[in-house]
Amino acid sequence: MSYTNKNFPELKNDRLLRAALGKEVDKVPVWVMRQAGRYLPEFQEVRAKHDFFTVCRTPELACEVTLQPLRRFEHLDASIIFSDILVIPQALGMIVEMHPGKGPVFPKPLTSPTEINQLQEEGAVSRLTYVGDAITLTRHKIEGKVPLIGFTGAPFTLMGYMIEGGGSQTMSKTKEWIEKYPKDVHKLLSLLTRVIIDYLVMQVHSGAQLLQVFESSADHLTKEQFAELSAPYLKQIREGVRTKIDEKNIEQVPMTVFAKGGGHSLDVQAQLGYETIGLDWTVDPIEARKIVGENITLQGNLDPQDLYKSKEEVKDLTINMVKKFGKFRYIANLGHGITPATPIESMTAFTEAVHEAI
Ligand SMILES: Cc1c2[nH]c(c1CCC(=O)O)Cc1[nH]c(c(CCC(=O)O)c1C)Cc1[nH]c(c(CCC(=O)O)c1C)Cc1[nH]c(c(C)c1CCC(=O)O)C2
Repeated sequence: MSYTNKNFPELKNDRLLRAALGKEVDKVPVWVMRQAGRYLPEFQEVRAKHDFFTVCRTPELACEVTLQPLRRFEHLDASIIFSDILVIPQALGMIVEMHPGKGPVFPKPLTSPTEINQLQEEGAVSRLTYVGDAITLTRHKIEGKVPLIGFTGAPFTLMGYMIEGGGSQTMSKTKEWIEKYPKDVHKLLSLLTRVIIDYLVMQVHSGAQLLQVFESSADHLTKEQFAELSAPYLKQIREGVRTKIDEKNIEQVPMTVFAKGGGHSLDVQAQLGYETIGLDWTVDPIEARKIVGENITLQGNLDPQDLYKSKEEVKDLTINMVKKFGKFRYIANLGHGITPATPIESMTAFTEAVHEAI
């Protein structure tokens, strides 16, 4: 298989891209964060045979897992490339392991600001070529059925994992760095921003048709901290990607920012230049629309926990949500990733209800 052939099959379902760009749609587009994941037995089967990061690094496996939800759920309007936000710290030279039942673990997290100098920024994106290859292969195999989304973690979220050494309830070490070493924190956020921009441009060059930036740890930030530690870098990323895509003479793609727990800063998010803002389930759709105005698409935001309710309840809640958002500039999704014990029937009920709602 050649990863250089960018002559992709024609896109047949462009609802997602139309909604992201504020064009009219026949139905509300729907996809689900973590739609390729452990709630699917066919995903578990692949994972039983291969380590998590081996799946990420093997284009054929990443492609297979990306396509799995599309085979099962006929209503899905997008796919998202199978990978992880933590491939960036790996490309910078850090070790990241995925421990079953525990999540990501960094055996050697950053313990002092001097270690920032040991991160291997040079060549980092070239060590992520496998993600580009997975994207190119998937664009061919998907046969234009739906668009393919590329993604990255945002600088603050990645910095948190690199300092904490994994997921953290409190992010106390990161908060200590913010107080003790503010200059070094900004130096690290800037380094990550540069790598992220080139990484996203590489994804577009490889075939990604929309990009989502996950600021999953925004729930640890106050509005003031979001404005200082997250927003400026998110803005640099949006602007940097736009500029570099123009320089390369490739087609621009819409971008989504998803700041989980960032509902207090929707006004700030609306100024970052992203076409779409992802909302977690704590945000009221009508309030969000009032804050961001008419020129931005909203994405979200059913509580993933609602998928444990009966099929009828899932359907009612979904229809109710879609009606609140309306058909204009809206992409239906959950308010965070689907959880591993979610019944498959709920996913069917959710995606079906979105298309039937209005
Ligand atoms: C914070 C974060 C990570 N990874 C990601 C985020 C941002 C989104 C979010 O806030 O959830 C992003 C991510 N991770 C994964 C995707 C794949 C694409 C998709 O289907 O959405 C995406 C978009 C696969 C994955 N990434 C992970 C899994 C499950 C691990 C496994 O298969 O063993 C999958 C399918 C592991 C992972 N990776 C990460 C954590 C915290 C975990 C453990 C939590 C968990 O187990 O669900 C880091």
